[in-house]
Amino acid sequence: MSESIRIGLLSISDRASDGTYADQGIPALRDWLDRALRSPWQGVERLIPDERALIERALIELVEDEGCNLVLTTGGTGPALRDVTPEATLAVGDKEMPGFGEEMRRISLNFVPTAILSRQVAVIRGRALIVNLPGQPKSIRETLEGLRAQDGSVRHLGIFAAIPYCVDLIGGPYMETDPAVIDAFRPKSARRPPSAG
Ligand SMILES: Nc1ncnc2c1ncn2[C@@H]1O[C@H](COP(=O)(O)OP(=O)(O)OP(=O)(O)O)[C@@H](O)[C@H]1O
Ligand SMILES: Nc1nc2c(c(=O)[nH]1)N[C@H]1C(S)=C(S)[C@@H](COP(=O)(O)O)O[C@H]1N2
Repeated sequence: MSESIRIGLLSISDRASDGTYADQGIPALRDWLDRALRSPWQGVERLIPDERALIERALIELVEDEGCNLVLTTGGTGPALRDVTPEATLAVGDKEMPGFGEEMRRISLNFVPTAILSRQVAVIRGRALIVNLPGQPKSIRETLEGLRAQDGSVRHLGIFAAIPYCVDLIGGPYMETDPAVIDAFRPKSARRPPSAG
């Protein structure tokens, strides 16, 4: 049985956090991870407005106090004046991982021409990977899982395929995915036999 991973689910939205609309970010993250992960995980949730200091504090707490090895944020990546999630994420990171943002924008162009407006970034902080996703709730599945053809075959692989191996490399728990949802890739030397059940 794999060790459980703690995953931070951070929704950043002025209007969801003040109750103007119900937050759909955290439920969308949770639903997708429930479908995608075969190994045990625990979500640690936070809903906050688009305030840089609050975003930095939440990210630091999720990693340092809550022991998350992975944090997924949603919202605040666009060009609007209040969109500051990438700045806050870069400020708390030890290393930038530019491949995630580059690939998410490429994936998202399959869905919307405005994908280039998302400034999303990913960073490593200690033993945690922090990844920004856009705020549209549907973009969570689109970027994590990618795009399928009508027959269900994968046309553009989602970025989650690279996340379990990245978490291995920073010393986090070994994560297993359901290949029917997302086929996580690891080099042969890093693979373990699938755990039963
Ligand atoms: N947490 C959320 N829950 C539900 N819908 C959301 C959420 N965040 C964004 N959306 C939807 O996606 C759209 C684009 O997201 P974006 O992050 O640009 O929102 P925004 O215009 O900055 O507003 P806010 O920060 O108040 O959500 C929003 O207008 C809203 O319809
Ligand atoms: N996959 C996907 N990516 C997407 C979108 C989307 O609907 N699906 N919306 C885009 C739009 S319209 C914007 S403005 C940017 C930034 O969104 P954010 O400010 O909500 O993070 O994400 C972009 N990326």
